[in-house]
Amino acid sequence: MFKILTLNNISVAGLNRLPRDKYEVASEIMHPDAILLRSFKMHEMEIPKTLKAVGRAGAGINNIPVEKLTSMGIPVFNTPGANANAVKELVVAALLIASRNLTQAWDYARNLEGDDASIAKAVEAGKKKYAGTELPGKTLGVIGLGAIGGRIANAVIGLGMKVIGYDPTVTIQHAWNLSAEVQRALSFEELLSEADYITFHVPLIDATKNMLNAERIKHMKNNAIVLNFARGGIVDDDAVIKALDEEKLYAYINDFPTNENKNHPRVVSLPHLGASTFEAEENCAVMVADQIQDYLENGNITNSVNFPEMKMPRAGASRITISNSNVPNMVGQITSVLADSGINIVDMLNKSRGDIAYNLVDLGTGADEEVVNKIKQIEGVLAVRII
Ligand SMILES: NC(=O)c1ccc[n+]([C@@H]2O[C@H](COP(=O)([O-])OP(=O)(O)OC[C@H]3O[C@@H](n4cnc5c(N)ncnc54)[C@H](O)[C@@H]3O)[C@@H](O)[C@H]2O)c1
Ligand SMILES: O=C(O)[C@H](O)COP(=O)(O)O
Repeated sequence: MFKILTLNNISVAGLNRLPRDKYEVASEIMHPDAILLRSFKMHEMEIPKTLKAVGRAGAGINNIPVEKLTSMGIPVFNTPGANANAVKELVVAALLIASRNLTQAWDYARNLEGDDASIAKAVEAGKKKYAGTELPGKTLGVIGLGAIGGRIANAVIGLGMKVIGYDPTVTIQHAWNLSAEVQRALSFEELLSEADYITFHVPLIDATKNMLNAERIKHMKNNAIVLNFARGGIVDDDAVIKALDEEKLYAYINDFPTNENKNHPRVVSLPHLGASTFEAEENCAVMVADQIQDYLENGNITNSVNFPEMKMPRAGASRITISNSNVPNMVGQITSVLADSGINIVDMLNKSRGDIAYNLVDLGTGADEEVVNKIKQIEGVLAVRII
């Protein structure tokens, strides 16, 4: 029986992928084999000794101690693209909210007093304050052209906008999916100087912390609009609020409220709603549950953020999986232990990613704990399983 600890609410559609005769799934469980989570902050958590895998139902992994888990031989999975449409739709909404002054206008309307005739009069007198601008012909700068940024770029071209994108590490697959109309910025500053709106779709990592700061705001057009649906911390909120107060920037729409930003008259802060649609929650949960199941039962790895992609059809009587440091002579030492134990290798796959290497080894016979313990004793071996 595999034990799965959930640290956030995970869509039932995903949890139902894990058959209950083989999986015990609960939000409080001792000795879990795997953890499923969304934005729960795992950094302060003690990692259970039994843990074999972590599955993030979503994209961002800044809440997970990936480096520590890697050093323990534990793969971390996420669900690339599974919530991208949900974020895209919210960003399109945010472009319109900002351009048409919708929150301010709504606030004006809901505070009107008097009978309906005087409200109608006040409506016509007041509406000029909320006149906005239209999207066609304006330029959206998209920072990060991955699953979300790429979809946004393509969608707003359909709305008549021009798009300039900045992503020095874009994958070939994501580049293929981009409309040919997306202009490539050679630097972040070039994008800032051309865009009427900018939107961030990068992970929160050292290189993206305070990526938009006071110095860079100077490169922006007057009255530009900033959208941040990636992570708090990517935009320096102090600098943006100062620029709003000085009427350098026009509006700031984000998914990460703070005491400083949430009540500002030119800011709309939403409660981290980007991925909160029924469809996205279900997509993420199904994807992550399938990946965790295939890893626990077969050792296969799909969509890991720290381990190599690995899939091998089952052959032989049993399979062992081994995570080890990516240093010379590991495969030689592992196969020697198997040979010394009289165990025949039927099939084997070894791949590495950065400092980690991972092996799937199908054996002609069953392997016992003694063999596993001998492999564990090899210097550099991080985790071994028989499945
Ligand atoms: N608001 C929400 O609810 C919500 C939902 C999903 C994702 N997110 C956030 O959005 C981020 C992006 O998600 P995604 O699914 O598009 O991920 P993704 O991995 O598909 O795309 C990220 C892109 O950012 C690029 N990038 C990385 N560093 C960069 C830099 N310094 N400058 C420019 N580009 C850079 C990468 O090359 C990649 O193409 C996630 O990491 C997460 O933090 C937020
Ligand atoms: O990175 C993500 O996928 C989003 O920020 C969604 O987070 P959530 O699953 O906590 O809504």
